[in-house]
Amino acid sequence: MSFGFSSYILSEPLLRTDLSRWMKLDGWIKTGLLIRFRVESENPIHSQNYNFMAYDAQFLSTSLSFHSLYKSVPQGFRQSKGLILLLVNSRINRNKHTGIFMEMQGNGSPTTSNQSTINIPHVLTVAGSDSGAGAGIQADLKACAARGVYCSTVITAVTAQNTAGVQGVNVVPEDFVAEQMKSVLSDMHVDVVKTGMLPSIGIVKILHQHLREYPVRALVVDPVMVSTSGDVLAGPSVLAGFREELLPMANIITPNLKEASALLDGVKIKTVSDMRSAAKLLHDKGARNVLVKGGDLPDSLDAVDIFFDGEHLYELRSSRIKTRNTHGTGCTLASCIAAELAKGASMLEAVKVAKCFVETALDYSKEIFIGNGPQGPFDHLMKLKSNAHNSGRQVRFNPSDLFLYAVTDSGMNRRWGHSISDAVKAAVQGGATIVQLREKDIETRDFVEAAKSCLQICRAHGVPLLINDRIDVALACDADGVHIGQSDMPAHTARALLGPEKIIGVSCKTPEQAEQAWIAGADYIGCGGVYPTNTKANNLTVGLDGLKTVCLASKLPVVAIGGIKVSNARPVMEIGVPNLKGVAVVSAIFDSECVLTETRKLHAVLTEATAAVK
Ligand SMILES: Cc1ncc(COP(=O)(O)OP(=O)(O)O)c(N)n1
Ligand SMILES: Cc1ncsc1CCOP(=O)(O)O
Repeated sequence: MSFGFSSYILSEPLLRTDLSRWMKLDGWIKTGLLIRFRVESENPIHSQNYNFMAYDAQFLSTSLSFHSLYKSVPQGFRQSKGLILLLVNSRINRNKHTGIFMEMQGNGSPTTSNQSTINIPHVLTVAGSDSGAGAGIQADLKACAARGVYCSTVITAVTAQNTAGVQGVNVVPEDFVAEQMKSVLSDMHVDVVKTGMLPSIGIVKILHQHLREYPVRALVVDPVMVSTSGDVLAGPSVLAGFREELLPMANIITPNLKEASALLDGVKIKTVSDMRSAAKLLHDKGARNVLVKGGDLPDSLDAVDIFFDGEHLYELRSSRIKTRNTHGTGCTLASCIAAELAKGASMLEAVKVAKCFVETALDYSKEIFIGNGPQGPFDHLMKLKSNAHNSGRQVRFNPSDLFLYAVTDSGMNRRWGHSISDAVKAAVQGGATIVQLREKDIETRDFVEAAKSCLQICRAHGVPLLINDRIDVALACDADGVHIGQSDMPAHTARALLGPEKIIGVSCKTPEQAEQAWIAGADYIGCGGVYPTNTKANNLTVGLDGLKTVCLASKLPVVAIGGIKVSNARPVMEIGVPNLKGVAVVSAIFDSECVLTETRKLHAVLTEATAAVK
């Protein structure tokens, strides 16, 4: 889908404009029109995706006026800056859309071009560099990348820093900070500016001037003064700069308890009730929204933050993650708020998403160990563990793992009174070389839990664990990969979501499907049913010949599936095509009281058959 965004001034003449003046409808656009309408105000809280309208073909064949759309926008916003996105369905293919790029000309009439452009949400961070990359500019870049937002940088200071603390600070000369700011702001469309370490009053003033010259939608101020290791990063003169120059411009300020206290002339903040008062006092000093972070609050089981928007006080609680890896949480939270605002979220939404993101990343990163000091960094992109060489899973897919592929079935496990993890354990002990959780009637939460415990079992045996169909579950439990069918998520999308390291298997019954799976980046294909099966309803049987045809055409290793058991596995292995690497079975091992014994028996047959073929 391609589409175009453009800013323009919302005005009645524009909205009255006949659509056919904007774009060439050319006969082929007949099935409908979707209009997504975004109203923006200086205060992002009032910005919202205002309307999503669908018009059908009759409208388009005559003239379409936007009068009704205009009427539905509240009076106060009719002169606001707006964005419009047009999605026009193709008559030929309902799923295909085209976009129109529009801009207002001086005379008030919009022009269009066929060129599709997408405005990328953009945060500029003005902060210090952390050589250990846990906090500062580096954390901001990672947080924005994780939230899908572009991030440009103005570096105010270079710190020599690691997990033990700050060893040195080199402040960037003020005129060079100004030069960086000008370079970015004069060239790029920045939605939101986020500030971190501002080491001198001069830099605060430079920022202030540039924001007046190049206004942005929102300013997020993280008033960094003392690092988490206790090192001072901004002196008392900067404090005055924060109070006088930045607070009145800030759409949100995110102090921790120490910073809130410093901004309020040393007032004591020791309880949630003190935090509430501090939030109100900081609001009185000019910040439009205040988030007082209670991470350092003594004796609290939860992480409690107080958010005040000038009207309502919100107590935002999340679970306190016990971890050494908290370096950079403040920078990350503020950047994540900035990123969400840049995407168009309201302030409260942005704060909630940011808190949730930090909590999830901290939880994910509990076991990572980088540096030897007391406070380590965490993994914003939540990818490091899956790439770690010591994670227990082999670095890349090994086709010989397909030798005895155990595919679970909840119905069979229920019938025999086996839990998923007990069944998987028995299969792995019996010689299964790869496991797939194929759980069709399980609640997502239970699926994730079961997958996590199966993963421990499989990792302990060096056996990969794949998830059938559910990319989300595979991601949630960091499984080794997925197996998907022809009507599931396309393999190339699964690859984009899972990254290059995960294993992806695709079910294929024809050479064409095998070719497509290879193009899409799959690692192996599952081909069947080789024999008739009761496990999968309405499954076409391709037979040994069909299997051979697909194997010969496939550039990927193949595993055979469907009705395979001890009594008929041998002819499958004997079709004599080198890329047939093994068999995948459900009932042969799981529809039995003793999964371990059945798996052992099948393993022995496969081993014999392979030896005979060689
Ligand atoms: C190894 C292997 N091969 C094929 C399949 C079938 O997958 P799919 O086509 O997605 O059908 P369902 O399993 O979802 O019914 C498989 N699961 N494993
Ligand atoms: C999931 C699947 N896909 C093709 S056949 C099949 C079922 C295999 O089960 P069984 O090994 O019990 O025949």
